[in-house]
Amino acid sequence: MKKTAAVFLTLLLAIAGIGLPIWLAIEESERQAYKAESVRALGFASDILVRADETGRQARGGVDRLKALHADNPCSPAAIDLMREIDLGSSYLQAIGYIERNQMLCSSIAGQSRVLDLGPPDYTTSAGAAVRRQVRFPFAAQNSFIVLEFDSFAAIIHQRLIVDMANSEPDIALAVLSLEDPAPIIVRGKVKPEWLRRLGRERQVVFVDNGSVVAVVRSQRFLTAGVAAVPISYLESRSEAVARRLVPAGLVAGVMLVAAIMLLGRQQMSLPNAVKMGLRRKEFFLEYQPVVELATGRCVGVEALVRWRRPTGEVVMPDLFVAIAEDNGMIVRLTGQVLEMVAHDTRHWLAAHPDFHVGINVAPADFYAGNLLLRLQETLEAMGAAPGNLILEVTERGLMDPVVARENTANLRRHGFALAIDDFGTGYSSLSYLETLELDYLKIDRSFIEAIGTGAPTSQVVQHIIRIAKDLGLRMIAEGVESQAQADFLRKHGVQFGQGWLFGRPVSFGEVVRQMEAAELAEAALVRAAG
Ligand SMILES: Nc1nc2c(ncn2[C@@H]2O[C@@H]3COP(=O)(O)O[C@H]4[C@@H](O)[C@H](n5cnc6c(=O)[nH]c(N)nc65)O[C@@H]4COP(=O)(O)O[C@H]3[C@H]2O)c(=O)[nH]1
Repeated sequence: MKKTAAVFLTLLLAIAGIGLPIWLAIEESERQAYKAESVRALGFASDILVRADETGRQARGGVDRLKALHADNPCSPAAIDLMREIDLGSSYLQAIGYIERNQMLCSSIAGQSRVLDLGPPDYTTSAGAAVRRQVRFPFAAQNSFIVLEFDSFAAIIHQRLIVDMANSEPDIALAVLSLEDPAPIIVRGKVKPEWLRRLGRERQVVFVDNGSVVAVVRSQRFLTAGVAAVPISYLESRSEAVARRLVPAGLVAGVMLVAAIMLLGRQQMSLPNAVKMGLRRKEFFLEYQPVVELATGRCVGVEALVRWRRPTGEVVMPDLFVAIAEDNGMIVRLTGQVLEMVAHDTRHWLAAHPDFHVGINVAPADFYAGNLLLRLQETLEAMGAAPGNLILEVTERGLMDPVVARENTANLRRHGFALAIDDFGTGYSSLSYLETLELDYLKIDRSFIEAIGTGAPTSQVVQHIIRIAKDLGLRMIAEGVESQAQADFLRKHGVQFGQGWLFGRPVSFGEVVRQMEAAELAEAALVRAAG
């Protein structure tokens, strides 16, 4: 990637990385604020409804008592006494009275002394209650009352009593609406009757309209609904308060996210540099994986596998850095260090075990570098070993140029080194091409071993590879043998050597030696016991 593109991308990431958490924080604060105001509005609407329902219940109960006892003489002193008793015993009724032809003939307040003209009802409910919404009485002219009339008896209710709540927030609108008549029965502030339509068949509903968070709750008892409308300015100030808490957290999260992305990016971008530093500081080390003879289970050699211990202590596997070393012209230097380490680790053992072999991965670049033979001879000299002790593992990629491949393989073999074709079957080499090369071993790739006995389409391939190796006169080393069944299959089909977790994981050379010595001791003990 070009530098300007990388800078642009980083900038874009930084903006997105910081902007996104802030935007999410603002969204979240708005959501939380809306939720809180919805709950508040629902609370107000439900409270009003509880009061309105209780008022209706008290009115109905009082009227029923009067009707039962004094229907024949509704304005008698005994009836008026009962009216006063009902009045005093109720929490929401201001007075009880008796009405005929829109005139209140007597009441708990005025007794029989005054006849009061009420005018016709505003509407009559389906349950038969005549409702007068705004009645003024001469004895309380400054107040407006609701008069609920059932069968000529009436309950008088103070307008403000039901909506007497949230007095410190007078801009919150409150109302009791009838589902049978558009005008509000009781109202404080601005309430739209059409809000009832939003209720549909629901028990309650919350929405935003006309700059308010509106809650409408249906009565379970009467054909009425409680309504509360909280101005949106409350929501905004609440959302600001939440945002003041969340946005700094979002900002911190964003900065951390961007820092993490940039750190990761820097690590990724500078990985070739880190490999270079690693080579300079000699941070690479080897592990060795045993190669066993399948017929006897004896360890006949090892494959050297390189690892990278970063200054942080993290151990990086070759799949992550070999390709980087190859792409950045450092692989020859890495192979050089591998050869030095092999010489150092195996020197004493090889001197005493001339048949033992060490497999070394040779990259295509090593193969084409021209001085591979010289470097290998120097290694052998340092080890005090024979060329046959080393098996050079070359991938199909390393053999792609037929002229160089033929020349190099022949030359190396002439000097006594053994050659293996690694990961066979994963590249494109043709059988006829391989026939022209001088090789000793064919390493069967782990992917084909894995497939043995699975019934997968690739499970048959291993047998073709074995046939090819036999036709070419090559000895075989199966890679990635993990189960005894795989080992048995391979041995039965004539594969001589195996390598994999069944026989041993990659470990230090010292550990391999310790394992081999332990196996030798166990074998000797068995022989002694048998003899
Ligand atoms: N799942 C499974 N895996 C098993 C089993 N037995 C062995 N393996 C793994 O299979 C890989 C075998 O090495 P490879 O095919 O040469 O594949 C090697 C080789 O191509 C490359 N490599 C390793 N060391 C060097 C080196 O010194 N130079 C170069 N150029 N390449 C190297 O890196 C590749 C990966 O090496 P590792 O990660 O060490 O992975 C190793 C080994 O740990 C098993 O039973 N099951």
